[in-house]
Amino acid sequence: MPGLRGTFDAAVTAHMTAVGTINATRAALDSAPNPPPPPDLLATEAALAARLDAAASHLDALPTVVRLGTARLHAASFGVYVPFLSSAHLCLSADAKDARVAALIRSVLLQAIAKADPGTVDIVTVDAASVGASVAALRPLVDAGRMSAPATDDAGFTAALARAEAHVKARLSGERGTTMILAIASAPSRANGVAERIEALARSGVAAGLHLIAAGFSGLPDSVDVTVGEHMRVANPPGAPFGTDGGLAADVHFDPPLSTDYVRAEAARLAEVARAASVMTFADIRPAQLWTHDPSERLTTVAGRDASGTVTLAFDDATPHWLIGGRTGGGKTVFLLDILYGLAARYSPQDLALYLLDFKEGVSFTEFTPRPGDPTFIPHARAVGIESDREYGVAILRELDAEMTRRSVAMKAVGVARYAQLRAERPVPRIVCVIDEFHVLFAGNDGLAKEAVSLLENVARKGRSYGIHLVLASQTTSGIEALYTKRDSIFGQFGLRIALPGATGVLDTHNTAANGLRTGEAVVNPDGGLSGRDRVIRFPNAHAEPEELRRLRHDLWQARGDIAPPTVFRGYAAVHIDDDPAYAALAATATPSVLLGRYVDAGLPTVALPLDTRPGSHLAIIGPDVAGAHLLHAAALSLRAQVPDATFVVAGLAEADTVADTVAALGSSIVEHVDATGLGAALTALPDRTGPVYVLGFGLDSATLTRPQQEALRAVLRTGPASGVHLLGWWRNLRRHMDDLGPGGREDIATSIVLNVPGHELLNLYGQSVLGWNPRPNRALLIDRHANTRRLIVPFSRREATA
Ligand SMILES: Nc1ncnc2c1ncn2[C@@H]1O[C@H](COP(=O)(O)OP(=O)(O)OP(=O)(O)O)[C@@H](O)[C@H]1O
Repeated sequence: MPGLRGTFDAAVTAHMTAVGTINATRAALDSAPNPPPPPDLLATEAALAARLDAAASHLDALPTVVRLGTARLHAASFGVYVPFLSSAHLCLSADAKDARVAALIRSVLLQAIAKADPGTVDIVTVDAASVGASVAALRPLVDAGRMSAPATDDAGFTAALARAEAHVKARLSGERGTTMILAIASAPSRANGVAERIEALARSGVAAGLHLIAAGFSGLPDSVDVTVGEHMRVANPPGAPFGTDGGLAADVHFDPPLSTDYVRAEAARLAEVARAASVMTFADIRPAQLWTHDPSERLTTVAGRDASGTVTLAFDDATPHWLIGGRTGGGKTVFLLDILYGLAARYSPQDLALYLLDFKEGVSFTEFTPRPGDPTFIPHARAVGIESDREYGVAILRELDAEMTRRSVAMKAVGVARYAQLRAERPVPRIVCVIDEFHVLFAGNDGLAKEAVSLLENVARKGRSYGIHLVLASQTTSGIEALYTKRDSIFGQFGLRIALPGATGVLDTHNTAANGLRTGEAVVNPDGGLSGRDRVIRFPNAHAEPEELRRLRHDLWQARGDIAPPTVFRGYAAVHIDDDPAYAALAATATPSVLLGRYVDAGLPTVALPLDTRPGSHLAIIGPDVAGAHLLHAAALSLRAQVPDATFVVAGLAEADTVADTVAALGSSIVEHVDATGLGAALTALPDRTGPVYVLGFGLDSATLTRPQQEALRAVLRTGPASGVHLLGWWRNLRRHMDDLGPGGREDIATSIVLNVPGHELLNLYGQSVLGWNPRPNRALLIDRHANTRRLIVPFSRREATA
């Protein structure tokens, strides 16, 4: 900027000429035999002082100088400015125990920040003598991430020096970044080579964007040296000599101290200016062109901005997995949206696949799925879990684990060892799996938590080689019982730490960088959370720009080609058979299956239970939940679609509405409708019938059966399937169910669905493996004796009942 430079040079020349003349005048005055000085010399002095003040008004506007105080002459005075940012350090012979020095340091810091471009200066402070009080009024700058909390002891001092040294090293190695001021208001001690370290910092600092304010020091390289006595004496600063005799010949008086209120208000204003300078909008996240990035070596996206510019984060060998923390309302959802949209805009769905799991109540990831009235979705999303069950989370982890195995086999087949090499052979996407509120997945100490931990450990350890990355986000990473012994081995793999307001356990315990963060700010640390590599960023508020977000989602969707929407698991939502593609695809067949719901598993497969001639080919539904009636309704609909000539015997002993609906739906299929007492007779007649016959028992615990009729029921269970007769029964009462099965009848029903009966009550019937079953709304446990499995399902519910 030649204009600014010219002004500066002119001002400095004017200043120096004037000072030189004053020094000469001074010498003449001193050598004059009889003070007071002659009036013409006083007039000269006054005229020069006026010129100096005129020059000072220019200097005041320059970013590279700061005001020290006022030089007083015999009858006039002028402001004294010394070089600072970009060309010199400032040494003060007394430290901040002298209140005038403390005030001067505050003033110099405010001036430096106010004059520099917003957000381009960071301050590190040390103040042992008053435990930080000297700079306490500058606190708003700490909250804005522009100033460190003052170091007040040896350890803090050493850390501050290390930070300054890291800054110098980074800048000397060519990194761009902010200017740093290391303000030592009062040093705790100078033992252990501290003095040498400070001297070394002074020597290289100016060239590396580091400037010292060293109170209690003198004679450091490249410094304006101020000797503090009754007033100040300023020695020659580098490059701007005050005359030829080693300094400004006039005493410099301290300016009156700025009031604490003023300092605080000015610091708050400057903090706000710095914040505003580092704001980025959601629109800035979008690259000029969609899907042009190459994922071979890494995935990158912009996350936000700090004072030195845009901050880019990566999934790569150094930071394969990310750990994010922040209290509820701290901006986690928004941050994740920024990142995921940023990635989805940079990489095509062939290069990036997203698995998104959320364990809390909320809508975090609905953005990525089609919604009522809006068919758009993010084509990278393969599976989205909203209010997921732990079982679903584990299923997704299993899926990732299996994918690692597939990739490992593929890599062996083509003789390569790295993901980037495999990509050269075949198009495999990198995978990013985000698990929000992941602590829920590991809650408790049951088999599921153990499996989750071991899968997580495996993916965390090996994922980087296969292009599979995890993002774990949580309000808390502590107190997860199942992780106690694995914490380090798992989280050690999470190199990138992101701390949002209120984060605990994400940064190292001694790292206080996240204290005082505000909404919309985050500390990003690529060093596992260790102090020293923190950047405080501001990230865009995706929610504040719904139109921009909608446009990006729409553009991504438009470009999707033939990619199908993701499978979406909405933990809270009822599922209906008439929305199910498997139901729509049913056709007449000799080997029918009843459709009962969706497995809580990757891909959310439809539960299809074959009814064939094998022994045990019946269904028992157990528990008082009305879901039992809805399941029988779904079974009836699916059978009617496959077996047009079937006979249905409907025992409507409970849930009259659902029974009526079922009978109506069966329509022209031959239906016998029986009541509590009629069921016995119907059962007795069944052995003479040939199938296909389906007995739908709504509330079988209410059936009035004589002993022979109960025997007839057992006979149907034992031999029915061979002749095409199947019982699908809902018992609200477990004891009655066991009674109806009779001794030795347990194996006669191969498939059971347990509703709201806890696992420990089922021990006698199904053994230890059901112990972990905890009933919950809208879920059931499917026990299949043929396949020897126990699986969580979301049972179909009848639409009318939930409307
Ligand atoms: N970058 C930002 N700038 C300004 N405001 C923001 C920013 N990010 C988030 N917010 C605001 O903070 C609030 C909480 O954000 P968000 O929903 O992301 O929090 P969260 O941590 O996911 O909370 P919860 O866990 O309760 O869902 C929102 O109202 C949002 O507008």
